[in-house]
Amino acid sequence: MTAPAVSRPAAGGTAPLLEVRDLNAYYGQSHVLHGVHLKVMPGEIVSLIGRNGAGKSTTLKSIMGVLESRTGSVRFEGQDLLKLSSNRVAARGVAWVPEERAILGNLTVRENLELPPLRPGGWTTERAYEAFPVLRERAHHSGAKLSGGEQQMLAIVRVLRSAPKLLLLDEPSEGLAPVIVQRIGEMLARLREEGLAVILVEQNLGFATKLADRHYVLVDGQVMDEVARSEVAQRRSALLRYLSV
Ligand SMILES: Nc1ncnc2c1ncn2[C@@H]1O[C@H](COP(=O)(O)OP(=O)(O)OP(=O)(O)O)[C@@H](O)[C@H]1O
Repeated sequence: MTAPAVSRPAAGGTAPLLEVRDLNAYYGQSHVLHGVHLKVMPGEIVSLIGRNGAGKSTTLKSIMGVLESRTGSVRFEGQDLLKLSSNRVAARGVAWVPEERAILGNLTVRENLELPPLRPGGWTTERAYEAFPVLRERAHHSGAKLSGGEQQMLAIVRVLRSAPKLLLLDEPSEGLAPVIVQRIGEMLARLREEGLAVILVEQNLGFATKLADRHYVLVDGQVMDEVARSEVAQRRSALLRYLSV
């Protein structure tokens, strides 16, 4: 089946915000994604789960355009992202928080927060401080001196300045204390209520299943399974098997 030129709502439904079809991605000669398909509806949190090396981060990089060697189709609000540079993808409303939490270690928390241009509807510094008061307390500390949890909070709220419609989060819970993971989860749930859609790459099944509306299981660069929130309880052992090494 060929992809339509512009995504249309299914009868009686809403059009996907993001629709990925037959996505293949390459690092040089190495073929890493093999026909990935997924979709994200507006205001939906979707998780990508799978073992190390399954291709989760590569899927986010391919959507964002930081990995350019790709074929297939990535449509965002009906527009093909594969032709756009990562800056243009960002300007259309996609924000990416990489696993390494791209904050600037030599700048203070406030400087980190104020560097990205504030777009209409984006998070002001004050709103960031209200969501995570610890960032106000650390306003004049350099990014490098923050704990892992504080860095993750900062990395997320600073991309919200651009008022994205879709947030790509790469393992936000990795290495963080449970209480911080919970705060981040609560913030993401609130953002969903405001209409933000999220693709959450996770190995922490507990965090992913608490938060996400649907789960895609990646195995060797392919989507092997899709599990809705309502199916998680009965399919938990299958999900755990997919993640076990
Ligand atoms: N820069 C790179 N150059 C070459 N191969 C890469 C590069 N980055 C990742 N890979 C390979 O691509 C495959 C998918 O990696 P990817 O990082 O997307 O996996 P992942 O599911 O996100 O797992 P992890 O949690 O370990 O990051 C792996 O085989 C990995 O070794």
